Amino acid sequence: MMFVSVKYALVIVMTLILRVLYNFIWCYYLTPRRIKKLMERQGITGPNPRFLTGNIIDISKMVSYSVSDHWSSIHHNIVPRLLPHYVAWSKQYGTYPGPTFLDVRWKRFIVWNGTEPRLCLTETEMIKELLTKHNSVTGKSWLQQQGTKGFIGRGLLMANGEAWHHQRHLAAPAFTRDRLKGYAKHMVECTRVMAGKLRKEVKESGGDDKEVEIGEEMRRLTADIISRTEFGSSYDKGKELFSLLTVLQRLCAQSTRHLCFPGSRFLPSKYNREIKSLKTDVERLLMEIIESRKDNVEIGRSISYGDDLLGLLLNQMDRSKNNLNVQIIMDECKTFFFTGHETTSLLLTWTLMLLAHNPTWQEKVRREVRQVCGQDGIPSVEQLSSLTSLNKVINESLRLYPPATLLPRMAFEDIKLGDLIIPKGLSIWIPVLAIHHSKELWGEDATEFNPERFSSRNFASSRHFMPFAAGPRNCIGQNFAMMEAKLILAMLVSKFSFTISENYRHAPIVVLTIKPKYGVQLILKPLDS
Ligand code: HEM
Repeated sequence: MMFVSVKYALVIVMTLILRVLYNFIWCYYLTPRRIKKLMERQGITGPNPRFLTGNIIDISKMVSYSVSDHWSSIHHNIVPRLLPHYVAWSKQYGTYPGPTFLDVRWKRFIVWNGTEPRLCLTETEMIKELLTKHNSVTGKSWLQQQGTKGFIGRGLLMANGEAWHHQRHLAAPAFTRDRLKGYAKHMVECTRVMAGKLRKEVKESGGDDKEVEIGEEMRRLTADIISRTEFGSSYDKGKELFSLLTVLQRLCAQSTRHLCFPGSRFLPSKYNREIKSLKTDVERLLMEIIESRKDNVEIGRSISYGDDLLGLLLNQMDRSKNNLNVQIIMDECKTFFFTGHETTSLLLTWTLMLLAHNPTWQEKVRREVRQVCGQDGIPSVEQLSSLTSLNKVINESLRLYPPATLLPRMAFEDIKLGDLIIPKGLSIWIPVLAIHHSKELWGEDATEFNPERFSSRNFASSRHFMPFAAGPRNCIGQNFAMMEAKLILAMLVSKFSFTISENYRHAPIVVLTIKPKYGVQLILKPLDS
């Protein structure tokens, strides 16, 4: 009897081991191999992947070499510096001649992020089709979700399918025109405080101008704004949360290196332990905020959960008669911090650098702001659409330095895209930065600062310009970000003049987003002192 049950136990254990082994081989060998063969048959190849790490090591070596130093002058030809692998491999593998002599397939090649194959695609007509027509059968890959799991979890940015649809529907009311108007007062107030502080610092320095690292100032300002708009009534706790989230975000940016080996997320490594401990602290703080709002409603002290972003999400959840899924709300709060804070701060930092480097445009924008908004330079929401030069400058900044350099989409079904069959399981990577700098699309001056190119309305909305992605899954906070950027820049440009400090070293790098490696040092001079 005893012998029989041991035998059964052994059979069960063996079956389980075989099953795990089969899944492992299926996921990490058979599926990628099948995709590779299918793409090769369509004429698309790429650099040879290494076992388990794919091309990650090659990419990281090329990038570390190209960004190892700063440039001696300011220019914007940043693709060879930030995407050297794209430049090399699109030349080497991307110009496969199509079925006819004239039909040349440009810049398509496959790279391997560990065991995940990724098709690099730059043809904007096909990209548009992918992001609009195929939105429901594409989404974020498992590897991407794992990389950000400890940080933003199942929030909107990483959700797929029905869950994404539901969450997008819940979050949309937080970004209506009326809501945005409500956030504008926080944006103006925070900028006024920051401008006052900068003015005081210049005065205390004893001179009539002062060097400021504007990147740090913009980071603080946008963190302040998102804290107020997201957690308005719990602002102090919001601030504490942000410092923890910043560290968590930095750690998650290194996930490709730490999680490319199968099963590495289960290991008790220092990396995994740090993420777990920070995540626990962040969620404890968020939980305290949420619980206190729920208590206030339950005991009748408030009639709603509040009119900041968190309050709106809680109200929406309540109204949709869904069980209040607190984990989703927490993931959404973290998502809004991640997506809404750093991107905007970088947009502001690069735009101020560009304005400081191009005094003619700086003066043009200043004149326009004073003409439209008066001497104090504080625009009303209604006046923002009249700031056309400022709008062109912001667009040109988003074109040259798009905070999100890559757009990833994985196919969950086989898709017919243009002349290609995209097999289920293949990720498509859209190199936004390379598209924004393409001379074929933008002309010979593609790498130069020329806001006038956005004079024609069609150009601004052209399919070659995608800083906020496109289609139903575009950036939900696009209008929030543009309003914030215009308000802040209009206020700063009318209160200070900016020049580039001799200490500034032009060295863009990519750590999830495009950042200035050594910050942006500007000389600030208050204008009416
Ligand atoms: C200059 C500023 C910004 C830029 C350049 C930007 C860019 C983008 C891009 C490219 C995406 C698509 C990402 C992808 O699908 O992989 C995206 C998505 C998203 N953005 Fe933004 N964003 C900015 C500001 C904001 C702000 C201020 C918020 C919120 C307050 C926000 C919230 C989101 C969210 C929640 C998503 C996910 C949408 C979805 O998947 O349905 N973003 N953003």
